[in-house]
Amino acid sequence: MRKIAGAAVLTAVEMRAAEAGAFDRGDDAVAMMQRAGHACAAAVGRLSAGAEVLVLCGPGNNGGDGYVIAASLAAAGQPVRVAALGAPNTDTAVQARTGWHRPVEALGEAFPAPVLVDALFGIGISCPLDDTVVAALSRLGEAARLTIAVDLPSGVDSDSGARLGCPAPVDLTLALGALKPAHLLQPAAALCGTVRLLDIGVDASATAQVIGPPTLPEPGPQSHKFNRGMVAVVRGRMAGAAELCATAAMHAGAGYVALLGASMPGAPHALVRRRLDDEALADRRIAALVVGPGLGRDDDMRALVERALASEHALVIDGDALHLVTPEQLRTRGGQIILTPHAGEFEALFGRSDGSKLDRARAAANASGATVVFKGPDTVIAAPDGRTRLAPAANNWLSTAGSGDVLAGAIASCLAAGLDPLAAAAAGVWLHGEAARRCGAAFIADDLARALTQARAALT
Ligand SMILES: NC(=O)C1=CN([C@@H]2O[C@H](COP(=O)(O)OP(=O)(O)OC[C@H]3O[C@@H](n4cnc5c(N)ncnc54)[C@H](OP(=O)(O)O)[C@@H]3O)[C@@H](O)[C@H]2O)[C@@H](O)CC1
Ligand SMILES: [K+]
Repeated sequence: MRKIAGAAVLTAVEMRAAEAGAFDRGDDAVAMMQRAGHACAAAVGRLSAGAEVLVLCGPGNNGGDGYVIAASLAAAGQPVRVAALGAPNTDTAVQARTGWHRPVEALGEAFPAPVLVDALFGIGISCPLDDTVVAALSRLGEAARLTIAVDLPSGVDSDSGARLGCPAPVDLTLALGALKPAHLLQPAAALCGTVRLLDIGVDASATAQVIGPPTLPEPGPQSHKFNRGMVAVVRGRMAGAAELCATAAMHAGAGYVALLGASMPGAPHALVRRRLDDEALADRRIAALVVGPGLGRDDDMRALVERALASEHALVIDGDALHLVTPEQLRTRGGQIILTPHAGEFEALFGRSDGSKLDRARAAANASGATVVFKGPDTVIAAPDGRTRLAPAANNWLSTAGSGDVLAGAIASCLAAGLDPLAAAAAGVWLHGEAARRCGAAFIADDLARALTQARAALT
């Protein structure tokens, strides 16, 4: 059982292809299900500390895992019962059922136990849960003191994270072989509780990965303020947003940060205020230029965004500037561009769609040629070449004014340090999440920007 940082994230189709690859190399489905079930049983056995376990088994292979778990726990002397929703209907699950030699209760009549294992549905759920299943799951879940889902909480769509019916939240989800998008995308992610990954012998490489602690360049004897990475932030109509962004860039490790368009000195004193003119914009030392935080959306600001696009700098485009550009314009411009839209900004730039957040981020990166950080409680980062990173659950107190400005600054700092756009975006998201974790609760964006120093220090 391991933590999920850096783990591959596979869609249902990719997961089945990975399983098929293992079978082509001589593995077989029964052996794989035994490994999955025994790995789950070991975790359930440790966490239940001898308390009675009720395993709920569905008709497919998720249910097959459940029968293996129950048989394994029984063989270890643990009190365990099984309740099922119908008979198994795959060869592998039928085989697994033969290993369980005790009675099987009907799901609707099952008596609760202190530990509930949900092996009703995994990646194969194809339609919303029936109301009677929802009622049984919530009745048994509420009576248990520990609830554990096998692969996924039953009733979530593996690829999109959408609810299928009214699934119940669990305390722990044991992801089998690889993470699935639903472990990271809302609303499903919030139902998963803690997510841990179990190895089942599948080679789960993928273009999508969970963000983990980044590797960032450390200053050395040759370092000076400019080669550490210079960030410039364009100040717009609301000065505070650009100041927060610039402050965040400094605390995330940039060697030199300039606020373009500000003349009044003030704290932080390390922040350089410069006029916003052609000379300042053309400064070849700028390694990342941020435009958008607190910008405004009038014609003057549109012209300013066009001047930023006309520069040769690597760009982070955030906030209002996302309303003043088009995907075609970005694609034509080329160069390194990172976009950091929240849901509203994303829709303004790329339009509405019923697709999953993962698919929408990938399509947006493809359309714009930029790296897209589709931020929110389930941030997805997509590069134009298809590589994708998903953020693990972060501190919900991040839903505060200025949080996005801080994120743009953190990402710009990592971009200026020389990381490629995907790595810079992922590193910025990680630093932002780690700073929020360290802040605890009820923090404001100013605290968050300062806490980036401790988040950055945690990596050294
Ligand atoms: N290959 C392997 O050996 C390995 C597989 N592994 C495990 O297998 C899981 C995937 O198994 P799976 O593909 O059988 O799908 P699963 O999630 O059990 O559900 C499908 C069944 O549910 C039914 N059904 C669907 N929706 C329904 C609804 N709303 N209400 C009622 N019924 C509904 C559906 O019926 P159908 O749609 O076909 O009519 C079908 O019978 C995966 O998550 C992992 O746990 C791992 O152990 C690794 C090794
Ligand atoms: K399940």
